[in-house]
Order: sequence, then C-alpha cells, then structure tokens
Amino acid sequence: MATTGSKSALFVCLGNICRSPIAEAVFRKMATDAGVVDKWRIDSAATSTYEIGNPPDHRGQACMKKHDVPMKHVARQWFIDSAATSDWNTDSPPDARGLACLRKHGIESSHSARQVTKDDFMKFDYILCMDESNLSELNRKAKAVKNGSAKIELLGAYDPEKQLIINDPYYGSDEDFEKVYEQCVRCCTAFLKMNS
Ligand SMILES: N#Cc1ccccc1-c1cc(NCCCN2CCCCC2)c2ccccc2n1
Repeated sequence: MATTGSKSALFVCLGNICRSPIAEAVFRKMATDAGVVDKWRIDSAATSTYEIGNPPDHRGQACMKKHDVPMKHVARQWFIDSAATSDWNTDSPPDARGLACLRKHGIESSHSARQVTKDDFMKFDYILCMDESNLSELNRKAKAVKNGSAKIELLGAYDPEKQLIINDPYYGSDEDFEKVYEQCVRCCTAFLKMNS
C-alpha cells in the first residue's frame, strides 16, 4: 500500500548473496534508525541466476553481525519451522506479502537470492548496483521493458569518497567484505540524506 512520500530502492549485484544483501541490510537499518523505514520499500536482487534461492554469503552475515546490522538470513529457519504438503513451491523463497507482514511485526525474515525481474523496472524508483557489469546488464534488461521508470545507478555514485565501484568480494577475504560494508555505509548515508 503506497503511502505519501513512499519511495523504493532495489539493490543489485551479480549473485544477490554478497554485496546487494549487505547494501539492503545497511540501508534498512539506517532508514529504521531515522524513523522512516515505513516510507520505503527496500529489496535486493541479482543480475544472474547463479545463486537463486540461496541465503546471503556467510562472510557477509558475519560482517553484519560484527556491526550489529540485522540481515535477513538463512532459509534454514523455514526448513526448521515449516514445510509444505505439496511440491508446488519447492525451493521458492517465502511469499513477499508474508515477509512484509513478518517485517512489520519486527520478526526476522529469511532472505533468499532472487534475479531482477521486468516488474522491478516498473516497481522501483531506484535500482542501485555495484559495478560496471551490473550496470550494463541492467541497462540491457531495461531495454526490453516498455514503461520502465526506475533510475538505474551505481550505488558508488553516492560515495563522498568517490569510490565509484563496489568490487565483487566472492573470491575475496573478510577484509574485502569489510570494504563492501564501509562503502555501503557511506553511500547509503548519502542516498538516504538526499531522499529525506
Ligand atoms: N562469474 C564470476 C566472477 C568473476 C570475478 C569475480 C567473482 C565472480 C563471481 C563468481 C560467482 N560464482 C562462481 C561462478 C558461478 N558460475 C559461473 C558460470 C555459470 C554458472 C555459475 C559468484 C557467485 C555469487 C556471487 C558473486 C559471484 N561472483
């Protein structure tokens, strides 16, 4: 349900298990601390199908825990707490409406990687990605969408320290995840300020 002044941001990277879940979690915490999270629809997605259905990378989860940033995490919660009688939705993530309801009641929801969809280009005000290959892939996909209205930008364009690219830490170390976190904090701070 759109409220006045509601805005929306989709954070995107290659696999939606490293950089974009961190950016989403950092931005959601900032918007929550600023008392405006109810005005925002915040999500993350992948340009690729590499990791669909998988939880955020454990190194990113460890980084978020270290900085006390709640991150929607491991689908194992659903494995332990619930199951289906049918195989209709095997491997599908929880329904977005259910996740929104859980979130509204402050209940941690699980996140599983998803690929960006045509709908996203119509539903989100901003699609913020991490590097040049994400950007060219998103612009390519946007061409196939008739009335796409999303602004597609590099999240790094908001960095006061002008680090334009947030590099893929997949083959990297904990320090590389720490650098992704620090860049996301700087960029999300500036992005939220600009949209408040
Ligand atoms: N590609 C690349 C690449 C290039 C440079 C640096 C990092 C990566 C890299 C590689 C990944 N998965 C391994 C390859 C996946 N398979 C590639 C061929 C098709 C079947 C899938 C990632 C997975 C999740 C998030 C980020 C990732 N990033």
